[in-house]
Amino acid sequence: MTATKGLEGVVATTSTISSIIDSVLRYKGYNVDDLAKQSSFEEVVYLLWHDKLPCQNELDAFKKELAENAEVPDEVFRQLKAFPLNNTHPMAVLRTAVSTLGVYDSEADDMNEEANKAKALRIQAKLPTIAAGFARIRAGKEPVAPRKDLSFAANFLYMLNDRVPDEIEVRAFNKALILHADHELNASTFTARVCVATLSDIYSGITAAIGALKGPLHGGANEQVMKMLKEIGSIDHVEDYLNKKFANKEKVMGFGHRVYKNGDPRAKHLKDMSEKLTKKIGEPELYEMCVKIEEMMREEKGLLPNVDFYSASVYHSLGIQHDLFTPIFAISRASGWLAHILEQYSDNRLIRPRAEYVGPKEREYTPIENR
Ligand SMILES: CC(=O)SCCNC(=O)CCNC(=O)[C@H](O)C(C)(C)COP(=O)(O)OP(=O)(O)OC[C@H]1O[C@@H](n2cnc3c(N)ncnc32)[C@H](O)[C@@H]1OP(=O)(O)O
Ligand SMILES: O=C([O-])CC(=O)C(=O)O
Repeated sequence: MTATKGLEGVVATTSTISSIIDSVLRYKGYNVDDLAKQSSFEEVVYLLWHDKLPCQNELDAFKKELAENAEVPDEVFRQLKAFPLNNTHPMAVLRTAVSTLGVYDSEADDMNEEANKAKALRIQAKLPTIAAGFARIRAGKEPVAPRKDLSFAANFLYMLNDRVPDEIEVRAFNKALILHADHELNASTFTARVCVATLSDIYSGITAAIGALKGPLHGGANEQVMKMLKEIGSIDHVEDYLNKKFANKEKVMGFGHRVYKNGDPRAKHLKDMSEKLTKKIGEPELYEMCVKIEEMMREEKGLLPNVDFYSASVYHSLGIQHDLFTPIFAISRASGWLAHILEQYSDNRLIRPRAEYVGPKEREYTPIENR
């Protein structure tokens, strides 16, 4: 038995949800480029969960169901209000709140397929309400109740800012949600599948996945990108900053990918949005800095931006606080996690690989008085 560090190249399951072949990302066979340009996030979630794009009636009914399930039990917000508000990361809050949702769901342990599908919808619907609600609570404000007449993307921005967003903001946010929705067997999705393959409940699976997404090598990178851009401060400082990083052999967040070696197909959409939105808010230099970083990373390291690099300046331009970037990723990726969890349940086998033992060989036990 020989271990492969980080399981690189190991094929751990079959799946019908998304594919990455020759650097083309497809959800259920549809190119993500087409979905990003033409569809809504709700359509994409429907696709991931139902194997087909919805017709208008199906989409209307699905949107209605999501909107009707967006409110969260009072107990959840009561718990959030009791957290240390100034130094709790919103990803920790989201992770804990999903676990709490499970406590208040009387069907949490019902493993019937229909019950699990209904829970998937409830979780997807409630995540934005929790993330936006926490952002308001820590600012000393009351959460804004979700509206039934707004799209999923618009509703999140509305609950966050207590203002109905404009069309440009909604379109950009909707596209970002689509681009992050699923990505084959990434670390957090794998985590979710490992968890539920023990036949644990769906809330445990999503709680575990949020924990895995939080790390800076995965979803947490988008917040770190913004931190880096703030630290650099101006385009004139990019060169010095990166040269120091290279000299210290430090990683630059938002670059590199385990699967894409010739570029992440989602990055071009986010780059385009970043250019437009940074101009809209009067901060074009932020985009110019990103382009300069991209050029240097390509020349010096041969590394290209991943989905987290340009999404940072996109979310910043939408007025979103920087530590909410990864929770937003979680809200979108939950659609993929839930699709994978349902797929895992449908043909389950415990996931239990082996470890290559490299510790000490056989040793004689020494009684404590002789050590
Ligand atoms: C949604 C997502 O999860 S996308 C990824 C988000 N994460 C980031 O942006 C964090 C920065 N990037 C990284 O850490 C990595 O590229 C990962 C985690 C995404 C992929 O990791 P792996 O496939 O394990 O590659 P690994 O970390 O082994 O890197 C291979 C080599 O490239 C270098 N490298 C990889 N990414 C970077 C980077 N962002 N900056 C500088 N060097 C890098 C490594 O230092 C390593 O060099 P070495 O062989 O000289 O030691
Ligand atoms: O697939 C991965 O390794 C990381 C990920 O989640 C993504 O790129 O969306």
